[in-house]
Amino acid sequence: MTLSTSTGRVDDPDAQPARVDGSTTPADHFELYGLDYRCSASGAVASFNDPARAAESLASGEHSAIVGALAFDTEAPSALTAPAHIRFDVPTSSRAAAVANIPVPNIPVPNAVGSTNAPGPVAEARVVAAEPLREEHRDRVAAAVAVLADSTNPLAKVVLARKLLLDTSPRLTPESFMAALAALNPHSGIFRTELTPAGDAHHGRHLVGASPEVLIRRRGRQVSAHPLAGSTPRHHDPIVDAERAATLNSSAKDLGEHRFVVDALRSALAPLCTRLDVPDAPSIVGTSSMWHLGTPIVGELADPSTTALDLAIAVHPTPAVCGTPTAAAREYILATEGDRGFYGGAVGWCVGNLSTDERSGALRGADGITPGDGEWLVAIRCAEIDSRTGTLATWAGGGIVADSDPDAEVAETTAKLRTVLRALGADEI
Ligand SMILES: C=C(O[C@H]1C=CC=C(C(=O)O)[C@@H]1O)C(=O)O
Repeated sequence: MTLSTSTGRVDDPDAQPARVDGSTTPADHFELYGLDYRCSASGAVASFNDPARAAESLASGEHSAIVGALAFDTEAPSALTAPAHIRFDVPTSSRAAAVANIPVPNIPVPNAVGSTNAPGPVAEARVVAAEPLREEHRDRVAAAVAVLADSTNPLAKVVLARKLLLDTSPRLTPESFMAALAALNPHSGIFRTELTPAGDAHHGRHLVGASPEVLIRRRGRQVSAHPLAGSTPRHHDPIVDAERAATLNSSAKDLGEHRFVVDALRSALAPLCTRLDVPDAPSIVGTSSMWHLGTPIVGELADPSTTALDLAIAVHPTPAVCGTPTAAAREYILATEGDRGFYGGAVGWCVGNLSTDERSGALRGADGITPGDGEWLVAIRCAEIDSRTGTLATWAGGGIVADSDPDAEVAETTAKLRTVLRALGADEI
């Protein structure tokens, strides 16, 4: 069941070209739990730190699948591999049940705020540093608001983030951290991927997270995206919780902040699609910690040779993680925060040419996959973990516009950080 021969750099001396089956494989270095399937990949017949080069290797048939992560900064190295083995499975029953129960604002959410069936902490975790401290983040937001309110400055939106560093004991593994995130976040895409392909500085590091945001998904000719922007923290009291969602849904500030992301996706996808359906207004999307404004976008691909990876490269980074205009926002972020690593990047998979046999068995319980299909999540609500030391870095950010309130923005990042901190049983300092 060989899918391609490889001419790329061989990281795993025992690696064979990609297989889509259930046979015994080396340990998985990539896993993504979508809402209706699970993708796992192991072994690496080649690795790429340049996404364009990885996309070319799919287009040429050199490799039959690419998995991994794109960095936030498109100039920074990515961490992509052509795996030796890739598998697709149907979801576990608990995730399938959760999907059938997507919360609405006036229904108390099972397994969410105030969850009773959360697993215990996977390791003892302790926040050891905050970069910047909360007060400094507030000052950064206030400074950005002044820039955004200046009509002579082209910057209209910028996403500012803050980072926490944690120690764990006993040493946390990416697998156990991922399992804890999966148990607590039934409505998010859960992922882990090794970052070593990005270069020596990333050796032994993994990106693990529970993202509610689909950057891009391709199934056959159908392209979809589910951008999120505009947020408010959930509340354990269902009445207050519902009020917060309703307030968010009518907040001019948040609707404006959201529109930047939808407009950017429309501009990037319209030239690649024969049809693009973009609802006029967003709807409310719930995670275990947050309410967001989200817009489900669906289109039909003009050229079937455009892969999910091509699409991810075309749309990343959106104003959900960067800003508007993109180049000015990126520059502002790099000058303010420095390197963000893979936070704000994208994590996903993409397949190239699969034989008919391989395709029909690949996505059991779903519609089957076709050449070029894949899914990329926005890398938020995530942490980079050093598997050799068990130390972690996690980030949370928020979109800043001219009428943002700095205190509310700090509170928003505090709430967003809970996705990772709850899975670790840790508190912010
Ligand atoms: C940048 C993050 O969230 C994005 C996704 C949803 C809502 C967002 C917001 O309201 O600002 C952000 O655009 C993050 O979680 O770190």
